[in-house]
Order: sequence, then C-alpha cells, then structure tokens
Amino acid sequence: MSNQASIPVIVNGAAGKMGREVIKAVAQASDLTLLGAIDTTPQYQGKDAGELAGLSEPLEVPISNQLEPMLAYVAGERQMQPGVLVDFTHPDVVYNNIRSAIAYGIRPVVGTTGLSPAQIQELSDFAEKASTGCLIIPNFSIGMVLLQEAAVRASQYFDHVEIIELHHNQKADAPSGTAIQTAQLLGELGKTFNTAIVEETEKIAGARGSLADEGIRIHSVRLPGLIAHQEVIFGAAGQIYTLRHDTSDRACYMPGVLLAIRKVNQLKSLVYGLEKIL
Ligand SMILES: NC(=O)C1=CN([C@@H]2O[C@H](COP(=O)(O)OP(=O)(O)OC[C@H]3O[C@@H](n4cnc5c(N)ncnc54)[C@H](OP(=O)(O)O)[C@@H]3O)[C@@H](O)[C@H]2O)C=CC1
Ligand SMILES: O=C(O)C1=N[C@H](C(=O)O)C[C@H](O)C1
Repeated sequence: MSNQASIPVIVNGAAGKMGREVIKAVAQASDLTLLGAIDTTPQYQGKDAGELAGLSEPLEVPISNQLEPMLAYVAGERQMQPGVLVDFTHPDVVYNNIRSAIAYGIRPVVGTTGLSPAQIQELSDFAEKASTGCLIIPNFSIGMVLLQEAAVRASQYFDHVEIIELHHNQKADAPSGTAIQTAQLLGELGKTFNTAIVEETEKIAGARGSLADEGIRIHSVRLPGLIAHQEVIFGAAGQIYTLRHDTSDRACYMPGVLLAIRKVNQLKSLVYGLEKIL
C-alpha cells in the first residue's frame, strides 16, 4: 500500500494494557502506520513500542512522553491521510489529550473512560467547530453492543433493572464507562425504572450501589483475576432476565478499535458509542 493511502496512528498510553494490544493490532494492519507511541511511565521511555507489545521484530517507534510534538509532527505529514490519536490513558488526562489532538487536526479515537457528560459536550462543541471527527467509545467489543441492544429491547417490557459491572482491581474509575453508557441507553426510552415499594435505608453507605441519573443502580466489583464483565438484571413478578458479557482477552476490543481508526476520518464531529459506526 502506498503511503498516500495509509493512516498514520499515534497510540497514547502505549505501554499500558490496552495500548500494547493496540500497538500489535495497528502493526498488523497493512493500511495503518504507527508513527508515534506515547506513554508517561518513566521506565519505558525510549523502549521500542513493538518489542514492549510483545512483537518479535522491533517497530523502530520509541516510547516517548512528548504528545504535543508528536501531534505537530503527524499533522505536518502531508504524504499520508489525516492522523489518528488512539487514547487509552487515564480519566484525569484524557480530556486535555482530546483537545490537543483536535487543535492539531488529529482525529481522536478514545477508549479511555471517566469523562463527565459536561466534558463530552464541551469536546463535541470543540470538534464541531473544528469540523474534525472524534470517536469516544466506552466499549469496543461487539458483544457489549449486542448486550446493550438486547437490554434496550428488554427494557420495553421490564420496569425494574440493575447493573453489575466487574473489573480487574487496577481500574481507576467507577462505575465503568460501559455501565454508565448502558444506563444512558436504557434511559433514552424515557420511562421510569425501579419505582420503590418500601423506604430503603442503607446500613452501610453504598450498599445499594451508585444511582445513575436514569434511576438505575450500578454495582461495581473490583478483584484481581477479573478483566471486564457486566450483567444487566431485569426483574418482574415471577421472573428474572439476566444479560451478561465477559471478556477473557483484551484482543476482543481490537476489531472495534481498527474500525474506529478507519471511520473517524469520514466524520466531521464527535460520535459517542461503537453502535453508531457499525
Ligand atoms: N473503551 C474500551 O473498550 C476500553 C476502555 N478501557 C479504558 O482505557 C483506559 C486505559 O486502560 P488500561 O490500558 O487498562 O490502563 P493501563 O493503566 O494499563 O494503561 C494506561 C497507560 O497510560 C499511561 N498514562 C497515564 N497518564 C498518561 C498521560 N498523561 N500520557 C500518556 N500516557 C499516560 C499509564 O502510565 P502509568 O501506569 O505510568 O500511569 C499506562 O501506561 C481506562 O480508562 C480503561 O477504562 C480499557 C479497556 C477497554
Ligand atoms: O478498565 C477496563 O478494563 C475497561 N474499561 C472500560 C469501561 O470502563 O467500561 C471498558 C471495559 O469495561 C474495560
């Protein structure tokens, strides 16, 4: 493939669990070229991104903590398509990363969770003004999109629902971005869920989980040995309907990540959720 048709990619959070997986997936895609691998972890500075990701050959792309110079470099690369920043970093830094990328005309594909609705709205306004595509995807797995579709259908018939999300104990944010998005999707129907039939008191604060705006409770479990799992449990008189999704390998997110990298250049504004680009 000529360079002209290739999409230059920067991976931010390149030394992390998801970043390494993305490096491998991008390296194996003939229409994508990894130009930058950014991560702030001190011990990985200068290491080859491919070797760190477990590839047998080096990619000759060193890990660096210099995001802005890398954005400027890729923005100036005229021989290729517009650049894409894939971000799997941390909830505290992702907002500024997205703003910086858009300011340089680089399209963000964001997996990092923890952005507030107000931040997403601000980023949407910013992307719209810049006429720049941006994808924020709380969950890149097809299984989760299908679970959410099934949940939305079930919510037409059930008035009571709670969500349990279970993750590894290195996860910084709770509830998960996926659980928040699932509650939002159920809430879009505009119905009232979980009308209380008794006055509840929590004898230990948090016993009933967090209460999302949609009136849906989300319970967050954090344990070593877990990767990422979610149950949506519907209840009605005499029956329980449970939807569950389990991940066993972060490779499950890669088809969605590659699709997003290829689609974001066709967009002129911010789009939230994988289901919108399938
Ligand atoms: N949308 C989806 O489908 C998925 C989303 N996620 C989300 O992605 C995010 C990352 O997850 P995961 O890979 O497991 O996390 P990790 O902690 O394994 O990786 C994050 C990496 O980013 C680095 N980092 C932190 N701050 C910065 C910064 N300012 N600039 C560059 N690099 C930085 C971290 O370094 P250090 O460790 O030194 O801080 C670390 O190496 C989380 O928000 C998670 O919820 C995860 C899986 C799927
Ligand atoms: O931190 C993770 O691991 C994951 N984070 C995302 C979230 O918060 O929903 C997606 C997936 O659940 C894995």
